[in-house]
Amino acid sequence: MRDFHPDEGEDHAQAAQPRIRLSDVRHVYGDVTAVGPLSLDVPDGEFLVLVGASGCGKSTLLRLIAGFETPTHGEVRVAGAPPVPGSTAGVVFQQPRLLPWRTVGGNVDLALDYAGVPRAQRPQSREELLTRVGLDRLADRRIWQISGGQQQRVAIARALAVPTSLLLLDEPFAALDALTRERLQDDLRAGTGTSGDDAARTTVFVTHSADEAVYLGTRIVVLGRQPGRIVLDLPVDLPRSGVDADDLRGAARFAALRAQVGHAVKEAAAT
Ligand SMILES: Nc1ncnc2c1ncn2[C@@H]1O[C@H](COP(=O)(O)OP(=O)(O)OP(=O)(O)O)[C@@H](O)[C@H]1O
Repeated sequence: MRDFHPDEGEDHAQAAQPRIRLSDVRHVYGDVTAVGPLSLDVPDGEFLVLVGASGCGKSTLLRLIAGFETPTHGEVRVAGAPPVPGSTAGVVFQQPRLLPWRTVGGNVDLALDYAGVPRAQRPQSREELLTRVGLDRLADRRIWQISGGQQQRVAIARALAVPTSLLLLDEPFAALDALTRERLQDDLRAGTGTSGDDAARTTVFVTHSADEAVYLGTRIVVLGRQPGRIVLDLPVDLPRSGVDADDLRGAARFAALRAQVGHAVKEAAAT
């Protein structure tokens, strides 16, 4: 079995203006400081994975980047501007937030409508999105007639409908069985951080799993215990294309990175 070494990794050059800039951000709920103070730049095209123990502020950070929350202190900028909820980023939550009485296609249509895609263009956009997540044959099914994994794919299609190159995913695969999770991870990895239309897509992905973080990320940030602060900022020097998934997961370098992330999470949780 071949292994992978740091010098085989892609060169993720820093763009002049980062897609996301967090400057001295702190967020407080009542008397709970959930995040920060924390500063972080995320360049275009990066697949950033946020890892950390429960309650360390990962979801809050994602909500700040999406514009669903305004920081108590400091500044959040996406492409140089304050984030606008609903249009700055496509967002996928832990539980898919779909309309169960609508069809799969109808749920995607709603996102396209919200994203301002003209009515005449929607059928084609809907088909393209559903084909991307492998659900084109289920467009007419109601949400309650499809599996949890398929529902999560609809949520991803909806997020991809937002005409932005920023995708925020909050533990999207946590509730899925291992097989479905691996399939969706493969889809996501293949569609980001590589080449073609998605080359510039920036992704922020929240997970508890060190394994998932190493498999998906081009960079991993481990957050310490509340209030969330960065305890490890790790570039992932694994190849993004042309490699068999099993070979990648079985590589010594993969295991070393996974151990490093797992150790940082445990240590942060214990202090
Ligand atoms: N709306 C809220 N009101 C008050 N406190 C909140 C609110 N949302 C989150 N918190 C608190 O802020 C802290 C960070 O929460 P957050 O959900 O961001 O953490 P997390 O790392 O995403 O957790 P998990 O991994 O369990 O999903 C926690 O102490 C949480 O209880």
